[in-house]
Amino acid sequence: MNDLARGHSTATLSEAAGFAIALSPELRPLWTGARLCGPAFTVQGAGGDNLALHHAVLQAPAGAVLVADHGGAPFGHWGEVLTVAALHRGLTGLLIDGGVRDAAELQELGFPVFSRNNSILGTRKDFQGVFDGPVTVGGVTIRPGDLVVGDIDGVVALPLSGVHAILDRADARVAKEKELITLIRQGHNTLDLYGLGG
Ligand SMILES: O=C([O-])CC(=O)C(=O)O
Ligand SMILES: [Mg+2]
Repeated sequence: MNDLARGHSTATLSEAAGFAIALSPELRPLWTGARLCGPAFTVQGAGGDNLALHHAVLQAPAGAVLVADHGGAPFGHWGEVLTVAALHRGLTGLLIDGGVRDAAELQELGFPVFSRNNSILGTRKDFQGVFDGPVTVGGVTIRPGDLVVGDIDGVVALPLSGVHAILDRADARVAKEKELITLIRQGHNTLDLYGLGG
């Protein structure tokens, strides 16, 4: 699998970063098993209006994850139609501070979407949107090209300049935890292993 985050979990990446890269835990996968991983194409939209997303699908490069700020608004800014359009353009997922709909269809299509809420309500189509600038999603500022990763635990955004160092530390962390788990299975306890004993 060509996973730009080397398959690491969001929890491992968050620990490996050593600084705050975790979005609010209120940003959740729309369907169980979704994994988001790709460079951000940023979208400043408006709450309750999804014209920006219709444009973004056409402007974003193949491979990109759309990262959209819609002010957290509980509307169905995205659904099956936009998902089919996004798949046709080779986009790899959506992260949106706002609502989406058609969860069952998106799961069937295998398109990963992480959102603040799941809402049936339809949207206006008036605001064209602003692209390729910093956006705030789940309380974190995300810039174009940042590596966005989402899984069952939540979402992290790795600043582009720090990606390699974070992934190398994540590799080391996973190797260390594998060793610890082997020792625990042999009967060692976590207080001793972590040096937490009195
Ligand atoms: O109203 C929209 O454009 C969003 C939507 O329902 C879809 O993508 O299926
Ligand atoms: Mg629809």
